[in-house]
Amino acid sequence: MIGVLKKIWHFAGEEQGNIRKSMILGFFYAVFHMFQIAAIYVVVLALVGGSTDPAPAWQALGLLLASILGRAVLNRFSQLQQTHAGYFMVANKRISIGDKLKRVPMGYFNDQSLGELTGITTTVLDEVESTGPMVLVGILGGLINSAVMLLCILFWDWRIGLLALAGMLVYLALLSGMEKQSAKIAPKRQRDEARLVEAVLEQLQGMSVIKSFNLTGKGDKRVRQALEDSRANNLAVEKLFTPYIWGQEMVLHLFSVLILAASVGLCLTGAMSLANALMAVIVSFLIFSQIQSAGSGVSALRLVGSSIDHANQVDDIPEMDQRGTVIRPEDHEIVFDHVNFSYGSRPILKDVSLTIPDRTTTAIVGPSGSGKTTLCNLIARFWDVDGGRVTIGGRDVREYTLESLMEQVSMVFQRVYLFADTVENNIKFGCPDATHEQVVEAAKKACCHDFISALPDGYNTVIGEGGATLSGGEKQRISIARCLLKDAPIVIFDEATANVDPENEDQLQRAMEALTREKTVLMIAHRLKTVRGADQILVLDQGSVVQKGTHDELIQQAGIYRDFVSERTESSRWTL
Ligand SMILES: Nc1ncnc2c1ncn2[C@@H]1O[C@H](COP(=O)(O)OP(=O)(O)OP(=O)(O)O)[C@@H](O)[C@H]1O
Repeated sequence: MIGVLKKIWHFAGEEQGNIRKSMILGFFYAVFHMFQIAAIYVVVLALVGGSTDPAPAWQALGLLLASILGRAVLNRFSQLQQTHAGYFMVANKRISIGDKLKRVPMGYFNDQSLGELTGITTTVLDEVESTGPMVLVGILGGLINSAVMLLCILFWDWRIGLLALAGMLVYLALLSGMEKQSAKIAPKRQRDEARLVEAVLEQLQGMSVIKSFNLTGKGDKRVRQALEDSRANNLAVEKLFTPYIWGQEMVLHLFSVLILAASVGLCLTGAMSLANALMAVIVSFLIFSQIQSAGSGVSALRLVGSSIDHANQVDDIPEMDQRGTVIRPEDHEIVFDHVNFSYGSRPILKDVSLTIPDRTTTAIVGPSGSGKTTLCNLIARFWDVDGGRVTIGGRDVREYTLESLMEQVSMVFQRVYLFADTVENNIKFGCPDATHEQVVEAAKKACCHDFISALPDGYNTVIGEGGATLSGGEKQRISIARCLLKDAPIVIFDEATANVDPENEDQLQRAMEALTREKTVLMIAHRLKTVRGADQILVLDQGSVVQKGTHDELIQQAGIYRDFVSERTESSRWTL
């Protein structure tokens, strides 16, 4: 139990101060709670002494009022500190996860890790936020306050004190048993909750496929199973805890009755004054309130502990080596020098050597799965090579800081991601200090100014999340405008394969020309027009460069390129 408490304390980080404050406030809360006992004591003493003086009644009233007011104020501030601590300790963790993910290779990100990360940043951390500080303050505060109360009672009457101590020890023994049981079940409950989030996320992401195959109602099998597991787990937790909670209640009631019986017995035998006996009877109902507050925290302790363990798993994701220096190369020639690369144990690029000269355009063509995207991603160091090296301007990409490397490279992906923000902010994404005029200029060059101006709020129109309110061609031109504004010397372009209507295609072509002018360009090309215009064409097959040259050179040779050209000519009837 101490280990888990330490874990929560450590997780609280900078918020430890607020938790400490909340505990101190909780201590004074317990002191004000004891004012009630003092008030009763004053009245009992007066009654037993047969006094008719109203002063004790006023004193008791004063003590009761102070107790009520003091507790109300302290409780409010203690809760505020806890809420503040819970919110910020989790917010700090969420920010640190975001920072960590920027240093993780792109290979980590797949549907499974997305579900896992969503689960961690939502439900798992929500649990820590709502219960972490409460559990810590409840348990530690409850134990400290019980110890103080017990000491006071021992000094007041050691016999009643010993009975209270025995009651607390039996209660703590039961609590420890429950805590051990909870340790067994908590990690499984945690995993099942995360699995539920993953299943729901997958369901939402795949909704269009589910609908198109008319599987609504059937496609949610995994969600139903996850819901069922979650239900079964929560029920198991309740079943497991119920006997312990019942046992704990019984123990406290039993010892309250024992204290009551002992004080009556001691009074009858003359070993205790009537006033003290009456007090002991009353105290027997209040004595265990603080230890109960500690106990209620213990049932959630392991769940919070395993939530923290789960969230901390993000720290173990391997990072890319970050010991780079800021490099701004003179030229931007890209060289692959005997590069080998695998996804896990599956080799993808095999001994690839090539040169993309400064300020030239290189087109990569090749069958699906041949490694074109992988090759491009190695330049931006989305992954590290397994063998050989990739250099920009003569320097290994691993020598660059991630920031200085990304300053050199702009990437236009086939699947453009736009944020749920204004069009202007989406264009300014890589260049937040750009003026409105610069944004408009970039948009004009990328042939998107006209359609942006026609949107309801022009450049201030908020794009639906993922760019859902724009067409594919529009989204791609906005991403080109984004890159134009960034003005990086290297442009990597994954040409859209989807059919683009002739007007759109023309505009895209012009936007691309504006983006790639005077740049070192590497383009995954699907259209013959683009390929033909390249200074160099690389043909990739099964992870190796099998042909290299200009269009006129390669068209003369039998091979993949000539097949590619004739396929494209036939299917699209484009003239070369
Ligand atoms: N993140 C990944 N993890 C594991 N394997 C991957 C990953 N990304 C791609 N692959 C595999 O690596 C191989 C090369 O993929 P890559 O995307 O580089 O090919 P490509 O030539 O760009 O294909 P396409 O033209 O279809 O986009 C494929 O077999 C693919 O399944």
